[in-house]
Amino acid sequence: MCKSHTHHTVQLLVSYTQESGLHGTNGLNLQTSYKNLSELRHSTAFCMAWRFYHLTRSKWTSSHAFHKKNLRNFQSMPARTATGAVYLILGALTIEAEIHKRQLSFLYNIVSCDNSTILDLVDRQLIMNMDNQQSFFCKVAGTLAMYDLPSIDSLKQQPPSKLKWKLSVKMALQKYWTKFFLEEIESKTTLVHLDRTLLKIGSVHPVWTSLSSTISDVKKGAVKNRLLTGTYLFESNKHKFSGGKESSLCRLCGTSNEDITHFLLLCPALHQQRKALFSNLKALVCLCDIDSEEGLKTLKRFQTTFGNENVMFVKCDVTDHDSFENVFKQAKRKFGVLDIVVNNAGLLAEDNMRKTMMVNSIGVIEGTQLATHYLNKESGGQGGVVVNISSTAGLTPVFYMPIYVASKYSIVGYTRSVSQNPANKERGMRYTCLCPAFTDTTMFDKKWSDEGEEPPPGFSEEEKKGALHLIEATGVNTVEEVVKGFMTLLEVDDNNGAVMTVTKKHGIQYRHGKPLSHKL
Ligand SMILES: NC(=O)c1ccc[n+]([C@@H]2O[C@H](COP(=O)([O-])OP(=O)(O)OC[C@H]3O[C@@H](n4cnc5c(N)ncnc54)[C@H](O)[C@@H]3O)[C@@H](O)[C@H]2O)c1
Ligand SMILES: CCCCC[C@H](O)/C=C/C=C\C/C=C\C/C=C\CCCC(=O)O
Repeated sequence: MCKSHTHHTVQLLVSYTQESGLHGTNGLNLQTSYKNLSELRHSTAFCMAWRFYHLTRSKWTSSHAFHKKNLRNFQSMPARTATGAVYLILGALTIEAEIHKRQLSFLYNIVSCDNSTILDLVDRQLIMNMDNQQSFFCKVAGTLAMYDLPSIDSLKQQPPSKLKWKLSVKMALQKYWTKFFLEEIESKTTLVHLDRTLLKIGSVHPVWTSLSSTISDVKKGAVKNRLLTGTYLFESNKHKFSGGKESSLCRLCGTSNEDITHFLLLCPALHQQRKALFSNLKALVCLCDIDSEEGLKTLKRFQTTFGNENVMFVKCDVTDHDSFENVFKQAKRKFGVLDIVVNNAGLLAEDNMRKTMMVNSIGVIEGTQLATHYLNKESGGQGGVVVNISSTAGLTPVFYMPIYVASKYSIVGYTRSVSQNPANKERGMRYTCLCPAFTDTTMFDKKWSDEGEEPPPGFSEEEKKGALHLIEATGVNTVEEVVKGFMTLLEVDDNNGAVMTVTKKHGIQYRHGKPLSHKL
């Protein structure tokens, strides 16, 4: 076959496959589409011819680009998808590897034949032509070395069976290219959610094999694939990139902006799918409180729902270092590893300035320091997140509860400062602060729901009226609304330093601009 013929076949191949688009929409499943590409008579002829030629860099580049484009088209991946993901998700070989495979098969056929004239010619080539970069034998010697395969000489002396040779070549190529692309994708931040253990050249990723070839399944696969490869465009991003022309509303539920948190955790339209997926996940929880009666009641409730072994309670006073550290020790002993700490203990006692500051401020600082010690990668932990519970009263003055306000302001400043420690990245730590407005909990109803009751300690009748007025004006969060904010803080892993408010009128909002960002 001459070079011009080869170029012609390449053109044919391009027109054959270029419009193939998303598999399934053209009646073919993914495997058939891919098989058609790699086994097309033209493709084979193309590789067969090119295994002899010395390819210039520009020919290599264009053949790579051409092959990658087809693989991308089959998987409906956008052009910005990382090369490693295009190959590994389909388990496909590069065009270079396809050519090497044919080179090595051709080499085997000549060195294992019993025609003495051919074998003599091989010997002559090995003596005369090994320095000639353009010679087939020089090139194939390089290919053997590249894949850690036996040299031409040892192959000649002890040729394995054809089957064994084919298998060795296949394994060597798969190993080499899997390692090559895994190294490449390691540096891509868009691919952090891609499970490396499922990526292997020669095997198709479950995102494709778990689907049927119906058009709707294939389209679902395309969305999953884009989520996996960080190339899915959420409506909120479309909104941003279009300068506000496109809506940011989720098309599935139509009620909230669509971003990754909404899609994975919150969208009501995906609740059923999420339930099925999350039912196997379990959280191990250690509750602690100074009030052991209430603590044990909560423990019982949690054990009934989540299983006896998954929950524990330790009585503790957060103002006492040893008592507080004991919680960390006990939880570590029972669960092995700690990854989330919520500093939630708090009280409203305007008549007791020292107690308020000890619990609301010092207790939270102590809890953050203990968390840093017990979770930190540098001291034997696996890293994690600290959520400190402040209040909207930690962001705005309230004249009738200045001590509570002082204690809650201190938490915001403290958390933001700790979050800026440059060592956090190495330690795998992030620190966040949740600031709910009035919320329907025992703290709230004990003191404020019954207008006939005495004002809470430290409040005059006048001040209580003022507070009730503010409560009426701003509204009262449900616990579920605050939990939604709390879960967002936990799940969004680049929100180190975030200060989030949850209010009845405005829902979840970040304060103080974009948090200092780093991923765990
Ligand atoms: N309810 C609201 O309107 C509201 C609004 C914003 C912020 N917050 C904050 O949310 C957090 C939780 O409050 P809540 O509303 O659930 O009230 P809550 O009274 O139900 O919970 C506070 C818990 O802290 C415990 N506690 C108090 N002192 C302690 C100590 N020394 N050691 C250990 N535990 C101690 C209490 O026993 C209680 O169980 C508090 O920090 C509070 O300031 C509450
Ligand atoms: C009432 C008993 C418990 C109160 C604890 C809580 O932490 C206290 C909060 C006190 C005041 C909140 C201060 C101001 C409210 C400001 C904004 C909230 C609503 C904003 C909005 O509606 O936009």
